[in-house]
Amino acid sequence: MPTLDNPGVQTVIGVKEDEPMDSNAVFVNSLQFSFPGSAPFISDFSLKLPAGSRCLLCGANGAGKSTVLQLLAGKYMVSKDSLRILGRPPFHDTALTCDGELAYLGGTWRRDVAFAGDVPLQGDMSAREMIYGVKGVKPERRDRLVKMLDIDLEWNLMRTSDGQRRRVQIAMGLLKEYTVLFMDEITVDLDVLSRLDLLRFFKSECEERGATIIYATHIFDGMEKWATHLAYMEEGLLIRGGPTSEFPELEKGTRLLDVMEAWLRAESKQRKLKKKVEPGAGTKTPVSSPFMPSKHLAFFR
Ligand SMILES: Nc1ncnc2c1ncn2[C@@H]1O[C@H](COP(=O)(O)OP(=O)(O)OP(=O)(O)O)[C@@H](O)[C@H]1O
Repeated sequence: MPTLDNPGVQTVIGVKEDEPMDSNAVFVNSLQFSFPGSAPFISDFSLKLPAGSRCLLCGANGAGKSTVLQLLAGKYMVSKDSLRILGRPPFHDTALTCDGELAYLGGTWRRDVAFAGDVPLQGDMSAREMIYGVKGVKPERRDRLVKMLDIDLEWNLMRTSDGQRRRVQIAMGLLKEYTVLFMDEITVDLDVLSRLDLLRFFKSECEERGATIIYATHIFDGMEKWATHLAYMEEGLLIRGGPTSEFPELEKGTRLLDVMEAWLRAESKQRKLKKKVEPGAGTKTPVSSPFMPSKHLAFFR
């Protein structure tokens, strides 16, 4: 059980040998990944999330959150056995993303061309053209998103602020009723009301439709009650994870920001210690710690 006093201890929940891979919305089993020409980065990464979960993916800059989200979203080829989304391998089963069952909202965002999921957002277009250009969308869902994100359909995307363009990007990514959604920090540009409304919307998607969401973020304000699960990464490894109810400090009412600060400070201290003992230690080597077993499993119930 992870605690503030003993921050390296992880939740280890075994998976039964005969457990079917498709019984969870997200099932990752000992996932390995290296960038071409680089040392192994994601290592022994295991996680399972039941339908309806809202999991916060956390960790320091460079911990591997975006890489993991991209792997889960089928952007890189990995073994079919190590990764199943809705029981299907996301890289090999292209229908999963094409049909919109699996949605990915990444951080890519430029003024000339940006991306909403996999749909390029051209600069010189109105928000109306972009949003109404997506086919197969329920009109009431589209209207709800436009209203919630306070989008002016006449906005020209060349002449909007970063936050306004971001809102259009988010709306585009959410137009189709996904079953599983992976989001890389998408709320940084949003004002407080837009961010809170969006988080409330995501919560209702999970509670009313059984959608499953993994959200990588550094913004923890107000997230204590939002998340059902936490996953904390260090240098490509998932070292803490589980339902939020299994983290006693959150149950006691400690703010998530304070919990994160404690974990990040402990990690930073370990890294500095390791550098002192082994001056040549690279950043991609997992930090060794008496609290951190070599096999990093965090199977979520
Ligand atoms: N295409 C790539 N080729 C080689 N290394 C990469 C590539 N993309 C990312 N990396 C490396 O992988 C590591 C993890 O990056 P990643 O973007 O997944 O981290 P992150 O946890 O999302 O960080 P942040 O919080 O800063 O967004 C970093 O050390 C990064 O330099």
